[in-house]
Amino acid sequence: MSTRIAFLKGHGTENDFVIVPDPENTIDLPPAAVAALCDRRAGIGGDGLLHVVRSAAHPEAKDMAAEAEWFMDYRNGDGSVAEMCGNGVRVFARYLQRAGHAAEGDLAVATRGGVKTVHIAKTASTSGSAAGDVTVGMGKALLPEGDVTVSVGERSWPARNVNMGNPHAVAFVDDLAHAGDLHSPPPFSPASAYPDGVNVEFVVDRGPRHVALRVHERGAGETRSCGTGACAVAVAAARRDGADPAVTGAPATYTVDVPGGTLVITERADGEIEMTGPAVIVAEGEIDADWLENAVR
Ligand SMILES: N[C@@H](CCC[C@H](N)C(=O)O)C(=O)O
Repeated sequence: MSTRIAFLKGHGTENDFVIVPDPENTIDLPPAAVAALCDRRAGIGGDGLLHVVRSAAHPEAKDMAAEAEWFMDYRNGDGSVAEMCGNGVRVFARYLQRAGHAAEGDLAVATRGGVKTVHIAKTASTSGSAAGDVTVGMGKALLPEGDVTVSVGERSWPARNVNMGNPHAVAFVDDLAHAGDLHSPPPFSPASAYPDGVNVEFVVDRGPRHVALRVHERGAGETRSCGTGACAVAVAAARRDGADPAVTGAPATYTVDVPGGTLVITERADGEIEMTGPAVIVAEGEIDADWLENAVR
């Protein structure tokens, strides 16, 4: 009888994740194992993987243990490591609530992008799977200087470089269909703008302070949502619209439609950004450890 590894599956606006609880950090998850688990045909399937580890048990998070008990060791679906995942951290909080490690209200979560404060809204459900809202304080955006151009086929657009802990290029377009097939990374220039690759958001207007996006996620392809991407888009839109909170002194709230739902983003005058949206656990089960070992060979 082979060993079993517990997992759950969850999503936030259809950005979906394999969740592997591993409080003491004993499960080896090399990139090939993550890619096998996130494979939609031969594995469980997901845009990324949330490895749930106690901060004190992870070398990258030890220093945050006093502030946040749990560390989101986030991996992209191709097995690469990313600094931050906005939807991931909301789903991570939902998992902690379901597992009894957290209650409704505020919770600190350690990430590679620093400690984030998450707020789990009160819902009627006690199972932890209800699609209630989870809000995360995403910190401040950085806006590196310099022109960036993103291309798809014959078309190209100027893009805003926004860093939400991870890198984004935000391009305002006339039609989301112009983004074409976003499975492969859209070419950008100059190459020096994103030495470690980039997440690319294509954005159209839907109304006042209301936009819609499609995204190519680094390490995952086109996804149905990207939380850091939605924040980057709200920040870029506020600068474009003359609504930069640092200039106006008033918060800017944008509704961001993604293919998998809607996120609401508020940037305050001090630059702090909050994102709210649903976070859902849909299933739990067991991974066959022999299968995983073979998949990695
Ligand atoms: N889906 C995420 C972003 C995940 C990381 C990204 N693909 C990267 O490599 O930076 C989100 O919700 O923010």
